[in-house]
Amino acid sequence: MELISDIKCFGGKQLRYKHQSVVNQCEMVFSIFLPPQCDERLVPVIYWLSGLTCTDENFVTKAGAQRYAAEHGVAIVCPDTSPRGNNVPDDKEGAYDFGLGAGFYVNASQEPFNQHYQMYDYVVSELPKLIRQTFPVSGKASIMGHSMGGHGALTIALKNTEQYLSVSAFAPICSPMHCPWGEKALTNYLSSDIASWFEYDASELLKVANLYLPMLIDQGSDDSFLKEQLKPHYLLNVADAVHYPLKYREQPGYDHSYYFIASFIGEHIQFHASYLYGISDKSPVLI
Ligand SMILES: N[C@@H](CCC(=O)N[C@@H](CS)C(=O)NCC(=O)O)C(=O)O
Repeated sequence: MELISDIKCFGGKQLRYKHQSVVNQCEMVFSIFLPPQCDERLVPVIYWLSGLTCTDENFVTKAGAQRYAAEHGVAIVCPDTSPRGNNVPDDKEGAYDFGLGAGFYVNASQEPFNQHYQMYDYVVSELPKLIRQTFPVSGKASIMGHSMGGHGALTIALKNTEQYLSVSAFAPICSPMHCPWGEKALTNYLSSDIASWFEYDASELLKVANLYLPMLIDQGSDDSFLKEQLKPHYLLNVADAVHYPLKYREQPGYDHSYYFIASFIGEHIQFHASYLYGISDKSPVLI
Protein backbone atom coordinates (compact mmCIF):
# COMPACT_ATOMS: atom_id res chain seq x y z
CA MET A 1 0.00 0.00 0.00
CA GLU A 2 1.33 3.47 -0.86
CA LEU A 3 0.52 6.71 0.93
CA ILE A 4 -0.57 9.46 -1.51
CA SER A 5 -1.33 12.25 0.94
CA ASP A 6 -1.43 12.90 4.68
CA ILE A 7 -3.15 16.10 5.86
CA LYS A 8 -3.90 17.20 9.42
CA CYS A 9 -7.59 18.00 9.89
CA PHE A 10 -9.64 18.69 13.08
CA GLY A 11 -6.85 17.18 15.19
CA GLY A 12 -6.91 13.98 13.14
CA LYS A 13 -5.57 12.94 9.74
CA GLN A 14 -7.09 12.86 6.29
CA LEU A 15 -5.15 10.18 4.45
CA ARG A 16 -5.21 8.87 0.88
CA TYR A 17 -3.69 5.55 -0.26
CA LYS A 18 -3.35 3.41 -3.36
CA HIS A 19 -3.05 -0.35 -3.37
CA GLN A 20 -3.31 -3.31 -5.72
CA SER A 21 -6.79 -4.80 -5.46
CA VAL A 22 -6.97 -8.57 -5.84
CA VAL A 23 -10.71 -8.69 -6.54
CA ASN A 24 -10.77 -5.77 -9.00
CA GLN A 25 -7.42 -6.72 -10.57
CA CYS A 26 -6.26 -3.11 -10.75
CA GLU A 27 -4.84 -0.35 -8.61
CA MET A 28 -7.47 1.19 -6.33
CA VAL A 29 -7.36 4.45 -4.39
CA PHE A 30 -9.18 5.10 -1.12
CA SER A 31 -9.35 7.86 1.49
CA ILE A 32 -9.57 7.44 5.25
CA PHE A 33 -10.09 10.02 7.99
CA LEU A 34 -8.58 9.04 11.33
CA PRO A 35 -9.94 11.08 14.26
CA PRO A 36 -7.65 12.33 17.06
CA GLN A 37 -8.89 9.54 19.38
CA CYS A 38 -6.78 7.10 17.31
CA ASP A 39 -3.72 8.28 19.24
CA GLU A 40 -5.08 6.51 22.32
CA ARG A 41 -7.40 3.71 21.28
CA LEU A 42 -9.12 1.81 18.50
CA VAL A 43 -12.06 3.60 16.89
CA PRO A 44 -15.07 2.29 14.95
CA VAL A 45 -15.38 2.89 11.21
CA ILE A 46 -18.08 4.32 8.98
CA TYR A 47 -17.83 3.42 5.29
CA TRP A 48 -19.00 6.09 2.82
CA LEU A 49 -20.03 5.11 -0.72
CA SER A 50 -20.23 7.94 -3.26
CA GLY A 51 -22.46 8.40 -6.27
CA LEU A 52 -22.07 8.56 -10.04
CA THR A 53 -19.03 10.42 -11.41
CA CYS A 54 -17.33 10.55 -7.98
CA THR A 55 -13.94 9.36 -6.85
CA ASP A 56 -12.93 8.81 -3.21
CA GLU A 57 -12.32 12.56 -2.98
CA ASN A 58 -15.74 14.20 -3.55
CA PHE A 59 -16.98 13.35 -0.06
CA VAL A 60 -13.64 14.20 1.55
CA THR A 61 -13.50 17.70 0.07
CA LYS A 62 -17.20 18.66 0.01
CA ALA A 63 -19.17 17.00 2.82
CA GLY A 64 -17.42 18.61 5.81
CA ALA A 65 -17.62 15.31 7.69
CA GLN A 66 -14.23 15.47 9.41
CA ARG A 67 -15.43 17.90 12.13
CA TYR A 68 -18.18 15.45 13.21
CA ALA A 69 -16.00 12.35 12.86
CA ALA A 70 -13.43 13.99 15.14
CA GLU A 71 -16.13 14.95 17.66
CA HIS A 72 -17.60 11.45 17.78
CA GLY A 73 -14.33 9.49 17.48
CA VAL A 74 -15.09 7.59 14.29
CA ALA A 75 -12.94 6.86 11.24
CA ILE A 76 -14.48 7.34 7.79
CA VAL A 77 -13.35 5.21 4.84
CA CYS A 78 -14.19 6.35 1.29
CA PRO A 79 -13.53 3.89 -1.53
CA ASP A 80 -13.54 4.88 -5.19
CA THR A 81 -16.78 4.25 -7.13
CA SER A 82 -15.31 1.83 -9.70
CA PRO A 83 -12.12 0.13 -10.79
CA ARG A 84 -9.94 2.33 -13.00
CA GLY A 85 -6.94 2.09 -15.31
CA ASN A 86 -6.04 1.59 -18.98
CA ASN A 87 -7.26 -2.00 -19.08
CA VAL A 88 -10.57 -1.34 -17.33
CA PRO A 89 -13.50 -1.22 -19.78
CA ASP A 90 -15.78 1.81 -19.73
CA ASP A 91 -19.20 2.69 -21.14
CA LYS A 92 -19.21 2.36 -24.97
CA GLU A 93 -20.01 6.06 -25.36
CA GLY A 94 -18.16 7.19 -22.24
CA ALA A 95 -21.47 8.09 -20.54
CA TYR A 96 -21.29 9.20 -16.90
CA ASP A 97 -23.82 6.66 -15.62
CA PHE A 98 -22.00 3.40 -16.39
CA GLY A 99 -18.45 2.05 -16.28
CA LEU A 100 -15.73 4.27 -14.82
CA GLY A 101 -17.10 6.18 -11.82
CA ALA A 102 -20.22 4.03 -11.87
CA GLY A 103 -19.46 0.56 -10.50
CA PHE A 104 -22.84 0.33 -8.71
CA TYR A 105 -21.26 -1.77 -5.91
CA VAL A 106 -22.11 -5.05 -7.66
CA ASN A 107 -20.01 -8.04 -8.73
CA ALA A 108 -20.22 -8.00 -12.52
CA SER A 109 -20.78 -11.40 -14.09
CA GLN A 110 -20.94 -10.30 -17.73
CA GLU A 111 -18.01 -9.87 -20.16
CA PRO A 112 -16.06 -7.63 -20.49
CA PHE A 113 -16.88 -6.13 -17.08
CA ASN A 114 -16.53 -9.23 -14.91
CA GLN A 115 -12.73 -9.13 -14.85
CA HIS A 116 -12.44 -5.81 -12.96
CA TYR A 117 -15.87 -4.68 -11.76
CA GLN A 118 -16.13 -6.57 -8.45
CA MET A 119 -17.03 -3.58 -6.29
CA TYR A 120 -19.36 -5.56 -4.00
CA ASP A 121 -16.57 -7.90 -2.88
CA TYR A 122 -14.15 -4.98 -2.71
CA VAL A 123 -16.35 -2.96 -0.32
CA VAL A 124 -17.69 -5.89 1.73
CA SER A 125 -14.50 -7.97 2.07
CA GLU A 126 -11.20 -6.79 0.60
CA LEU A 127 -11.18 -3.17 1.76
CA PRO A 128 -12.44 -3.78 5.36
CA LYS A 129 -9.79 -6.49 5.81
CA LEU A 130 -7.07 -4.10 4.64
CA ILE A 131 -8.42 -1.33 6.89
CA ARG A 132 -8.49 -3.59 9.98
CA GLN A 133 -4.94 -4.84 9.29
CA THR A 134 -3.47 -1.37 8.75
CA PHE A 135 -5.20 1.22 10.93
CA PRO A 136 -6.13 1.57 14.65
CA VAL A 137 -9.76 0.57 14.14
CA SER A 138 -12.03 -1.73 16.11
CA GLY A 139 -14.22 -4.39 14.52
CA LYS A 140 -17.31 -2.17 14.70
CA ALA A 141 -18.58 -0.69 11.44
CA SER A 142 -21.51 1.16 9.88
CA ILE A 143 -22.13 2.17 6.28
CA MET A 144 -23.65 5.17 4.48
CA GLY A 145 -23.75 6.58 0.97
CA HIS A 146 -25.26 8.91 -1.61
CA SER A 147 -27.39 8.16 -4.69
CA MET A 148 -25.68 5.18 -6.39
CA GLY A 149 -23.71 4.91 -3.13
CA GLY A 150 -26.95 5.05 -1.14
CA HIS A 151 -28.12 2.04 -3.14
CA GLY A 152 -24.73 0.44 -2.38
CA ALA A 153 -24.96 1.14 1.36
CA LEU A 154 -28.55 -0.15 1.66
CA THR A 155 -28.00 -3.33 -0.35
CA ILE A 156 -24.66 -4.14 1.28
CA ALA A 157 -26.05 -3.58 4.79
CA LEU A 158 -29.21 -5.60 4.12
CA LYS A 159 -27.11 -8.50 2.83
CA ASN A 160 -24.56 -8.33 5.67
CA THR A 161 -26.49 -7.44 8.82
CA GLU A 162 -23.84 -9.06 11.03
CA GLN A 163 -21.10 -6.76 9.66
CA TYR A 164 -22.74 -3.35 10.22
CA LEU A 165 -24.42 -1.79 13.24
CA SER A 166 -26.38 0.82 11.27
CA VAL A 167 -26.93 2.12 7.73
CA SER A 168 -27.88 5.50 6.29
CA ALA A 169 -28.32 7.08 2.89
CA PHE A 170 -28.71 10.44 1.17
CA ALA A 171 -31.01 10.37 -1.86
CA PRO A 172 -30.45 6.66 -2.56
CA ILE A 173 -31.49 4.85 -5.73
CA CYS A 174 -34.19 2.85 -3.95
CA SER A 175 -35.01 0.33 -6.65
CA PRO A 176 -32.41 0.05 -9.44
CA MET A 177 -34.67 -2.52 -11.13
CA HIS A 178 -37.15 0.28 -11.77
CA CYS A 179 -35.07 3.23 -13.00
CA PRO A 180 -32.97 4.02 -16.10
CA TRP A 181 -29.62 4.26 -14.22
CA GLY A 182 -30.20 0.90 -12.54
CA GLU A 183 -31.63 -0.90 -15.56
CA LYS A 184 -28.61 0.08 -17.66
CA ALA A 185 -26.11 -0.93 -14.98
CA LEU A 186 -27.73 -4.24 -14.03
CA THR A 187 -28.25 -5.26 -17.68
CA ASN A 188 -24.62 -4.63 -18.57
CA TYR A 189 -22.91 -5.80 -15.37
CA LEU A 190 -25.17 -8.83 -14.74
CA SER A 191 -27.46 -9.82 -17.60
CA SER A 192 -30.76 -8.94 -19.22
CA ASP A 193 -32.34 -11.68 -17.07
CA ILE A 194 -34.16 -9.73 -14.38
CA ALA A 195 -33.93 -12.69 -12.00
CA SER A 196 -30.25 -11.80 -11.45
CA TRP A 197 -31.11 -8.23 -10.38
CA PHE A 198 -33.06 -8.93 -7.19
CA GLU A 199 -30.02 -9.37 -4.96
CA TYR A 200 -28.89 -5.82 -5.75
CA ASP A 201 -32.22 -4.05 -5.25
CA ALA A 202 -32.74 -2.50 -1.80
CA SER A 203 -36.53 -2.65 -2.03
CA GLU A 204 -36.48 -6.33 -2.95
CA LEU A 205 -33.95 -7.10 -0.19
CA LEU A 206 -36.08 -5.25 2.37
CA LYS A 207 -39.01 -7.54 1.49
CA VAL A 208 -37.06 -10.57 2.69
CA ALA A 209 -35.12 -8.94 5.56
CA ASN A 210 -35.40 -10.89 8.79
CA LEU A 211 -33.21 -8.71 10.99
CA TYR A 212 -33.76 -5.05 11.77
CA LEU A 213 -30.78 -2.80 11.14
CA PRO A 214 -31.16 0.86 12.20
CA MET A 215 -31.73 2.74 8.92
CA LEU A 216 -31.86 6.50 8.27
CA ILE A 217 -32.62 8.06 4.87
CA ASP A 218 -32.63 11.75 3.93
CA GLN A 219 -34.10 12.86 0.61
CA GLY A 220 -34.26 16.43 -0.71
CA SER A 221 -37.68 17.42 -2.07
CA ASP A 222 -36.09 19.47 -4.90
CA ASP A 223 -33.75 16.71 -6.08
CA SER A 224 -33.91 16.66 -9.89
CA PHE A 225 -33.36 12.85 -9.93
CA LEU A 226 -36.11 12.08 -7.41
CA LYS A 227 -38.96 11.04 -9.70
CA GLU A 228 -37.11 9.39 -12.58
CA GLN A 229 -34.22 7.64 -10.78
CA LEU A 230 -34.43 7.51 -6.99
CA LYS A 231 -38.09 6.51 -6.45
CA PRO A 232 -38.21 6.20 -2.64
CA HIS A 233 -41.85 5.08 -2.78
CA TYR A 234 -40.67 1.56 -3.72
CA LEU A 235 -38.69 1.29 -0.47
CA LEU A 236 -41.29 3.08 1.66
CA ASN A 237 -44.12 0.84 0.44
CA VAL A 238 -42.12 -2.29 1.31
CA ALA A 239 -41.10 -0.86 4.70
CA ASP A 240 -44.78 -0.23 5.44
CA ALA A 241 -45.83 -3.68 4.31
CA VAL A 242 -43.20 -5.57 6.33
CA HIS A 243 -43.21 -3.11 9.28
CA TYR A 244 -39.51 -2.28 8.82
CA PRO A 245 -38.87 0.71 11.10
CA LEU A 246 -36.79 2.81 8.73
CA LYS A 247 -36.45 6.51 9.47
CA TYR A 248 -37.16 8.45 6.24
CA ARG A 249 -37.00 12.24 6.17
CA GLU A 250 -37.98 14.38 3.20
CA GLN A 251 -35.95 17.57 3.52
CA PRO A 252 -37.86 20.49 1.93
CA GLY A 253 -36.03 22.52 -0.73
CA TYR A 254 -32.79 20.48 -0.82
CA ASP A 255 -31.36 19.19 -4.13
CA HIS A 256 -29.10 16.23 -4.99
CA SER A 257 -25.77 17.96 -4.36
CA TYR A 258 -23.08 17.87 -1.71
CA TYR A 259 -24.63 21.07 -0.25
CA PHE A 260 -27.50 18.79 0.83
CA ILE A 261 -25.10 16.16 2.16
CA ALA A 262 -23.06 18.78 4.05
CA SER A 263 -26.28 20.04 5.67
CA PHE A 264 -27.14 16.69 7.29
CA ILE A 265 -23.87 14.73 7.49
CA GLY A 266 -23.44 15.71 11.14
CA GLU A 267 -26.76 14.05 12.00
CA HIS A 268 -25.84 10.91 10.06
CA ILE A 269 -22.50 10.59 11.85
CA GLN A 270 -24.22 11.13 15.21
CA PHE A 271 -26.80 8.45 14.26
CA HIS A 272 -24.07 5.91 13.45
CA ALA A 273 -21.90 6.85 16.45
CA SER A 274 -24.83 6.20 18.79
CA TYR A 275 -24.88 2.54 17.65
CA LEU A 276 -21.12 2.15 17.22
CA TYR A 277 -20.60 3.33 20.80
CA GLY A 278 -23.62 1.43 22.16
CA ILE A 279 -25.47 4.57 23.27
CA SER A 280 -28.53 3.49 21.28
CA ASP A 281 -29.57 -0.12 21.44
CA LYS A 282 -29.44 -1.95 18.12
CA SER A 283 -31.56 -4.78 19.54
CA PRO A 284 -31.78 -6.80 16.36
CA VAL A 285 -35.27 -8.18 16.29
CA LEU A 286 -36.80 -10.78 14.04
CA ILE A 287 -39.48 -9.20 11.95
N1 LIG B 1 -25.45 15.68 -13.76
C1 LIG B 1 -24.43 14.97 -13.08
C2 LIG B 1 -24.98 13.62 -12.67
C3 LIG B 1 -24.10 12.96 -11.73
C4 LIG B 1 -24.32 13.40 -10.31
O1 LIG B 1 -25.16 14.23 -9.95
N2 LIG B 1 -23.52 12.80 -9.48
C5 LIG B 1 -23.67 12.98 -8.06
C6 LIG B 1 -23.91 11.61 -7.45
S1 LIG B 1 -25.26 10.79 -8.25
C7 LIG B 1 -22.40 13.55 -7.46
O2 LIG B 1 -22.13 13.38 -6.30
N3 LIG B 1 -21.60 14.25 -8.28
C8 LIG B 1 -20.30 14.75 -7.85
C9 LIG B 1 -20.30 15.98 -7.02
O3 LIG B 1 -21.33 16.66 -6.89
O4 LIG B 1 -19.22 16.30 -6.46
C10 LIG B 1 -23.24 14.81 -14.01
O5 LIG B 1 -23.46 14.59 -15.19
O6 LIG B 1 -22.10 14.94 -13.54
